Amino acid sequence: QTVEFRLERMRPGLEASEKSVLSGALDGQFDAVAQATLNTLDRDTWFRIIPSSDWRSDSPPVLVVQQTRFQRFTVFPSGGGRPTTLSALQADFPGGQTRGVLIFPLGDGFRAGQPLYLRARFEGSPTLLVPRLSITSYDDARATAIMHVRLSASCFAALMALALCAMCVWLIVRERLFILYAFLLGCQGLYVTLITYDAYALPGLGALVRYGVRPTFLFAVLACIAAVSFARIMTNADQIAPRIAWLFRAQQSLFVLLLLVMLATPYRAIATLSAIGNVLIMASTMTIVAAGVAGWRHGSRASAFFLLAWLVMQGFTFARALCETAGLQSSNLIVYGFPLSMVGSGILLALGLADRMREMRAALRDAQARAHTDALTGLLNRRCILERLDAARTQFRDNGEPVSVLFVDLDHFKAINDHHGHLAGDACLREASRRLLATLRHSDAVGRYGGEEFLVVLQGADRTAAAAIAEQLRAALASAPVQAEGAQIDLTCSIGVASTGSDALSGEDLIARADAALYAAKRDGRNRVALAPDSSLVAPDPAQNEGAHIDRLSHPPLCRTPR
Ligand SMILES: Nc1nc2c(ncn2[C@@H]2O[C@H](COP(=O)(O)OP(=O)(O)OP(=O)(O)O)[C@@H](O)[C@H]2O)c(=O)[nH]1
Repeated sequence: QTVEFRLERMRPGLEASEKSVLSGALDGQFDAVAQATLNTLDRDTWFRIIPSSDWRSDSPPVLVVQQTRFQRFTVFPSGGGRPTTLSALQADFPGGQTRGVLIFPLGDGFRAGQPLYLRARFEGSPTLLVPRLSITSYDDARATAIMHVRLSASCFAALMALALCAMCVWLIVRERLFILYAFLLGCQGLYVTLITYDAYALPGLGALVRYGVRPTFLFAVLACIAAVSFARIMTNADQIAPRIAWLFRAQQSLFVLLLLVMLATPYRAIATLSAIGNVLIMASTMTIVAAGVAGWRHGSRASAFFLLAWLVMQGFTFARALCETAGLQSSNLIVYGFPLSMVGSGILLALGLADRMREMRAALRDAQARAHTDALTGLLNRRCILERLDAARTQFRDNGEPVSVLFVDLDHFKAINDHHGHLAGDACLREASRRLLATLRHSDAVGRYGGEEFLVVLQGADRTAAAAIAEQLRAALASAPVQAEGAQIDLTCSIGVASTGSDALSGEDLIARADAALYAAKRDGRNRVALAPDSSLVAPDPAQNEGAHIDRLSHPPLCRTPR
């Protein structure tokens, strides 16, 4: 059973003794007031509560007070029953109850119109948040209290679990965002249980009661500092929106300043600082939303997740801060929606974090690919093709699989550059690479060795097979003119071939032999393939191989002179 009642409040500024109020002598000094419009309370406020119907339930009636903040309440039941005093922050709070829902027994019952009195006193600074009162049965009040504890405990547990997971990930990957996330959710978890007062029932946290409201503000401001840093990194504000990043830095400094002032300020001034903190939270919310939108418009999906998460949570934070600043009473939805929204946004943030990791991994893959390839042609770069040659040489050593190296050099490339320009030269290099790749098998490796020189590593190809492939490559390059910069450019190349014989040549020896063969091909008129002698028959000194030992494979017509 819940009973409607008329709420009256004693006019401010009256000094009244307990005896005179309870005797009813000052009843004329009370004015009716609506709960929803109750604003800032005085340091010592008397209320007169007049039930509009008799109490009929078997369960005894109680007065329930929620959202109490720093007030100490004393309830004087009608008919002179024993008064009860409770404060959510009292050190000796009775066991088996939650500080979030204060329950005051009202004796065995009451009749309609029989008043009871409630006195609210502040121990610290006055508050803007006013208590919510209701008269109900003890059973219903217990049910409300259990719901309160369940909600706040599950929000705390969920936030702490997310924070713990992020911390574990951070221990492995050492990515700053994870530790910021863990810190943010840890602070939010503690803040949520502090505002619902259930933190004091947790092992080790009971002692915080001694510091009054300070720990609540401390964790709120720490969470704000973490949130602003997290937002800056997550939305990549430093790169995409330097002005927003600057605003984040300024807000971060202001939060740190607020924290320091708060720790050093006397208790009474904390309400003012809390109001300043609320204004700062609203400003940072707007900045965070602006950064999220900017990141999102830059195509970052992580920023979109982040924006969504923040809108959910900050929507409630904003509403709560607005209610407090305007002295409005927060509804049940705002009170309990707030911790729940923190959990929801924690999950969305985790998704955003995962997406951010995906973006970073893609960027890493891209960087790795760029580290392995030549930027102009997309072929393997020099370091990489030499590594492939090493790997092929190991295969040769281990299983005797032959390895051949083709040294490909474009003919008269300087003349192409001089006649058609550097851009046309680049286009020829790209087209030559494309033709090489198109002619080779997937298992063959081709890389850009230097300016207009390419190295092909053929694993499993002996001297004869390599010579045939080299001839195919030569023919492919010369097959059709290259269209570049509005000109048709005839392209030819010379190729030197060196293969492993029965003895194990080093990679450098193979390249040196292929280079020597290439030199011979150039000297013999270009646009041709020349083979280095069988390594088992000749000393691996290229100078000695010059001339007589080089096998001329074919003598196609001399290259067409580039236009
Ligand atoms: N366009 C362009 N030219 C390049 C690049 N790298 C090197 N070169 C040019 O390639 C030319 C190579 O010239 P040379 O070494 O004299 O060789 P060549 O003119 O091809 O003569 P032969 O090899 O004897 O047939 C030089 O003019 C370099 O400037 C590049 O990335 N792009």
